[in-house]
Amino acid sequence: MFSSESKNSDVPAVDQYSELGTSDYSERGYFKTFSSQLVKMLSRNFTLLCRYYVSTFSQAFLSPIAFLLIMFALQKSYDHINKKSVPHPESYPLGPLDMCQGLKRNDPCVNLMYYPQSTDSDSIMRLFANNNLERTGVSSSDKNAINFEGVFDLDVNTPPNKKYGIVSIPNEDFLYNYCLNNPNTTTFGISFEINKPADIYKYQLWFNTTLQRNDTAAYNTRVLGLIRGIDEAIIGYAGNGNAQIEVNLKDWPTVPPQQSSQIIVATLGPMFLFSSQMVIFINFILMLVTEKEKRLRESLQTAGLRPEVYWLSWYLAYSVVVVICVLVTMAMGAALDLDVFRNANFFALFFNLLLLNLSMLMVGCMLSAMINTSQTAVLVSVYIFVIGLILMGAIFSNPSFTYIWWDSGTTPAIRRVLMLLPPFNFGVLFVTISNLASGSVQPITGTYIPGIGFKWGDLFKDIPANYVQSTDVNQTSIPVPHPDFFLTRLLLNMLLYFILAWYFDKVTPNNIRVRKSAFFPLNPMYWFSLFKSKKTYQELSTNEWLSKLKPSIPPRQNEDEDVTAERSAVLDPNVDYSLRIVDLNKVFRSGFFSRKKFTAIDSTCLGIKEGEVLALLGQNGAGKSTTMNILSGTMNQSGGDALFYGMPLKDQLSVRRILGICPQHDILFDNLNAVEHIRLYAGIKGLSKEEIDRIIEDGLYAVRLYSVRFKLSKTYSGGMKRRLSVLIATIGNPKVVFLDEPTTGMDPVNRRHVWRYLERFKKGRVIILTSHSMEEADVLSDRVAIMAHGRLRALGTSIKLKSKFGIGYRFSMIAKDTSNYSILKATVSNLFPQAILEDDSAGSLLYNIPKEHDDIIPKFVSWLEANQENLVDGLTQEDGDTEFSMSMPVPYQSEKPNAGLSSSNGTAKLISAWGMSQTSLEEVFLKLVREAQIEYESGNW
Ligand SMILES: Nc1ncnc2c1ncn2[C@@H]1O[C@H](COP(=O)(O)OP(=O)(O)OP(=O)(O)O)[C@@H](O)[C@H]1O
Repeated sequence: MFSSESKNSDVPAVDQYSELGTSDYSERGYFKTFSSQLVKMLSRNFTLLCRYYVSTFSQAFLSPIAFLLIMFALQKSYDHINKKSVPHPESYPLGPLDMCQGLKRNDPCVNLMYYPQSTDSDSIMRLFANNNLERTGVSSSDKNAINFEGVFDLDVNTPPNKKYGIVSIPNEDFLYNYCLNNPNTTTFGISFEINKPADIYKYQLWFNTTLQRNDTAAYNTRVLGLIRGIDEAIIGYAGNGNAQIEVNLKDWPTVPPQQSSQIIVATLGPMFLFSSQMVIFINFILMLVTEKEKRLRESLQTAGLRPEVYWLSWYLAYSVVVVICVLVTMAMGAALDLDVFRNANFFALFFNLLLLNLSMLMVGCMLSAMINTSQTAVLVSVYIFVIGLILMGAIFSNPSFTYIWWDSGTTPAIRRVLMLLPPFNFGVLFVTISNLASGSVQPITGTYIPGIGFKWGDLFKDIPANYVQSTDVNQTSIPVPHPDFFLTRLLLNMLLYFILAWYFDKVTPNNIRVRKSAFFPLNPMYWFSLFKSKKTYQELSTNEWLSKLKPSIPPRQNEDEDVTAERSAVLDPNVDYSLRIVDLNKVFRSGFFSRKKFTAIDSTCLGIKEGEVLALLGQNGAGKSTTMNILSGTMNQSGGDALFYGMPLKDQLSVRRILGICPQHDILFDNLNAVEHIRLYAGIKGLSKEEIDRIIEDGLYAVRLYSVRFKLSKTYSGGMKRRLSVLIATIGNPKVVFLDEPTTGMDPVNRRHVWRYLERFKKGRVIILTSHSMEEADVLSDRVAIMAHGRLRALGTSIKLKSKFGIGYRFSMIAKDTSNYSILKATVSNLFPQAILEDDSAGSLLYNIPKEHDDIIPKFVSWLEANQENLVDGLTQEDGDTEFSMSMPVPYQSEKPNAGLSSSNGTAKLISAWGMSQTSLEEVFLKLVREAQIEYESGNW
C-alpha cells in the first residue's frame, strides 16, 4: 500500500490495480442493487447538502423563521391599531341609516332604538315608519325591519332573539349599555329632545361604524335617507312650517373584541407559509437541473445508476430538509404564540405543510424532467412561486373566496382544475384550520367569530356552517368537503406529478438517455419488456443479433480496402469481436422546424477484440464524440446498432454494467473529494468495501492523486480532474471502456503515468479512445481508425497506416554556408527527382522524399555524415538545433560514402546539421484529412 506519491514515484504493479473492483453486480438481485445504490446516493446527497450548508440552512431554518417573523410583526402592528379603544367618539353634524344586519346574515338584530318613550317621539317614529313603508315599497321582510314595534321587550343584557324594527327604549343609558353588552346587534339609535310649544325638535342619531357591511358609516346615503325620513316625520308631526330641526350624529361606543382575531395570520398566513416553504422547491429544481446540465446525472447513470434511485435519493434527501423546515415553522409559530399554531392540532397543521412541500417537490421533479438548463429552471421556478403567491393572495387572504368555489355560481370544472394545484388544496385546508383555531371575520357583517379550536377529529367532520364563509346570496350550493379531503388531494397531487415526472423524464430530449416516443405508454411492448427477463438480451448470439438487424451496407466508391474489409468482418459472426458496431448512422436536423439534415455519422462499421485499444482519430466535428455518445447510450442513433459482449445497444441497463466512460469534459462533483467520488461510483457499481478501499489506495496512487485525495474536486487543476475522470472510468472492472480525449490538459509526466496505467489496464477489455494527440494514439492503441466527415477514412495499425499512407521520409539539413545551397539542392534533386522541397528558409532545407527512393536512402545518409561538420552520432552536434535534432531520429547507420555522392568540393564540409525520419502518424492523419476535405468539397464524397 502507498501512503503518498512521494514515497514511490513508480506506478504499482499491474495486479495491484488492473482490476479496480471485480464484483459483478449484474449477478445481484434488483432490490440489492437498488438498496445499495440508494444508500450510496443518499450518502452523496447528504454530503452535498452539508457542503452547501448555507443554502441548506437557509431553506430549512432561515426561510420559515424569516417569513413567520414578518407575519408576526404585521400581526402585532395590526393588533396595535385594532385594539385601540374609542370610549368617547366625536359627534358630527349630520350622518347615516340602514336595515339591520346581525353578526351574520339573517341573524337577530335591532334596526332602530329611540327614546324617550313619549307621545311626541312615538308619533314621529310611527309617521316615519309609515312614510318609509309607502315610499320604498320594501319587501315584507324589510317591512318588519322598519315596522314600528313600540316598546323594546328585552333587558339590557339580552341579545336580540329576532329582527326588531323600530323600538322605543327607556333612556340613553339603556342604548349605551345595550350596545356595549351586545356589540354589533343594533344599527341605529335616536334620542329626541322635543320642545313642541317652541317648535324645537332636536335629535341625536347613533350609528354603528363597525358594522361596515350595513353601510352605516357617517355620510352614507342610508344615513342621509334616515335623516331625511326623520326630518319629514318631524315636519309632518309639527304640522306647520316653523319647526326647527337640529340633528347630531354619533358613533356607537366601540370596544376591543374580547378574543382578538389574528387577522393578519388568518388572511396572509397562507401566503407567508407558502413562501417560507417554497425556497426548498426552487432549490430542489435548481439542484436537479444543474446536475442534468453539467451532465452529472448522465455520468451517474452511465456508471449504472438506476434512474429511479437517482430520483428517489434526491427526493428523500430533500424530504428530510422539508421535515426540518416544517418542524421549525411549527416551533416558530408556537414560540410566537400565533393562535392558529396554538389552538390547532399539531399533526393537522404538520401534515398540511408537509404534504404541500412533498407535492411541490413532485412538481419540481416533473419540471426538472422537462427543463435542461439551470437558467430556465430559475425562470420557471420563480414563475411558479409568483403564481402560487398570487393564488394565495387572491384567494386565501379573503376568507369568503376560500369557499366560493363551492358556491352555486362556480363552474365545477374550475374547482377541479384548482384542486390539481397543491397550493390551492393547502390554502383551503389552512384557512379552515385557521378559522376554527383562531376565529374569523364574517365577510357580510365584518364581525369577528371566535375560534373553537381544531382537533385531529375535526379533519373528518363537516366544517361548522358559520365558519364556511361565502359571499354567495344563496349560501354554498354544495357542501364543502371535510378538511381531510384536502389532505387526500395533496396526496393525489403527489401521485399525479410523480406520473408526469416519470413520463416527461422519458420523452423529453436530454443528454441522459435515449428519449422515448411521446406515445410510449400506449405501446404494450413497453410494459411487456418491463417484466421480461433481461436474460434474453444477454444471451443473444452474434448470429441472432445480425439476423435481427439485417444490415444492408451498400458498397461505397473510393472506400479504403481496409475499411471495406472491416465491414465484411463485423458481419461475419466467426470473427471474434467483443464490440461490434454495424452500420451506425446519426443524422441531425439543422433546427427544430428545419427539414435540412446533417449526417454526423455515416454507416460506420467497426469491430474491436478483447484486449484491443482502438484509437479513433479525426478533426474537430468528424463524429468521434457522437459515436461515443451513441455507444454510451446518451444519444440515440438514426440507424444501425452495436453489440457489446452479446448485449445490444438498446439494452442499456445491461450494457452500462460493463461500461466505463471517461467523457470529453470532466463530469465531477465540485463539492466531493476524490475519495468520495470513488466511493460513490464504486458503490453504484456494487463493489465491496474492501474493493473500494483498494481503489482508493492503489487507483488514486496510480493516477497520482493519492496525496490530494481529501481535497474537493473543485480545487483540482485541469489535469488532476482528468486523471480522476480516467480513474472513475476504470472502476468496477468494466469490459468496455470509452475514453474521450483522456489526457487533454495533462503535463507530459502525468500523461505518461496515465498511459502506463491504461497500458496495463487494457488486458481483457475493449477500449475505444479518441485523441488529438497522435503520440498518444501511437503509444496506446493497437489499431487506429481515422474519421472524416462522419465516415471511416482509414483503419489499421499505426505502422500499417504509416507505410500505406506515409509519404516516405522527411529530410532536413542546415547548410554550413548559404553559398552551399545550390550544391545541396542539386545533389538532392539528382538523387531524388520526386523529392518536394517544403521549406527553404533561415539556412535550412526541408524535403519530403517519396517511398520510391527507399533503396538510395542508406547511401544518402552516409554522404550526409561525410559532409557534416562536428558529427556526433550522425544526429546531434555541439551547437546544433537541439529541438530540430531530437525530433528527427535517424533510422540509418552510417556507411562509407560512395563516389557518386562525393561532395563537389572534395573534403570540405557542406552541412552543419541534418535529420531524417519516417512519416509520422500525424502526417498520415493530415494527408488523409486533407484528401477527405477535397473529396467532400468537390462532391465526390
Ligand atoms: N446535438 C447536435 N445537434 C446537431 N449537430 C450536432 C449535435 N451534436 C454534434 N453535432 C454535429 O455533429 C458533428 C460531429 O460532432 P462530434 O462532437 O461528434 O465531433 P468530434 O469528432 O467529437 O469533434 P471534437 O474533436 O471537436 O470533439 C459536428 O458537425 C457537430 O456540429
